[in-house]
Amino acid sequence: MNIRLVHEFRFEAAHRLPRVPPGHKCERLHGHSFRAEIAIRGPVREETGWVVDFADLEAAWAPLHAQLDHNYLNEIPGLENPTSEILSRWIWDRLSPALPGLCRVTVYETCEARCEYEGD
Ligand SMILES: Nc1nc2c(c(=O)[nH]1)N=C([C@H](O)[C@H](O)COP(=O)(O)OP(=O)(O)OP(=O)(O)O)CN2
Ligand SMILES: [Zn+2]
Repeated sequence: MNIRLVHEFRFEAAHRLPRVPPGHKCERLHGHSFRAEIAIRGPVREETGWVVDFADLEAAWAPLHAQLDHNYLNEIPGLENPTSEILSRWIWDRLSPALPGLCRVTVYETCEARCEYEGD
């Protein structure tokens, strides 16, 4: 039986988007309560009854939280232009070595808008 396991993480951060057209509101410094959903796909293990311990996802996320939370994203290497698209790939690149079966990273900047990255 294959299952998709999803864990949500939250962080508060400031950013600005330096490449938007002149006059765009997102050129100005502002902040979001970001949400990141991490999805893992894999078989449910006979011995444990789970795909992976949620605690393993939390452990993999912890160093990213330390980098992102209450920080200015534009100052983080790789996030000089911190759109949701670039942030989702940035998260993927850092989680995928530790999380076999990682199949989707979803970043919500707001309640209405999200970006889904599946690693291509
Ligand atoms: N494709 C993308 N478009 C936008 C991104 C992005 O990362 N990728 N980011 C932004 C801004 O960061 C902005 O803060 C979010 O904008 P918006 O969705 O307009 O959010 P608001 O809460 O300000 O929406 P209102 O409906 O205007 O209240 C913009 N676009
Ligand atoms: Zn924004």
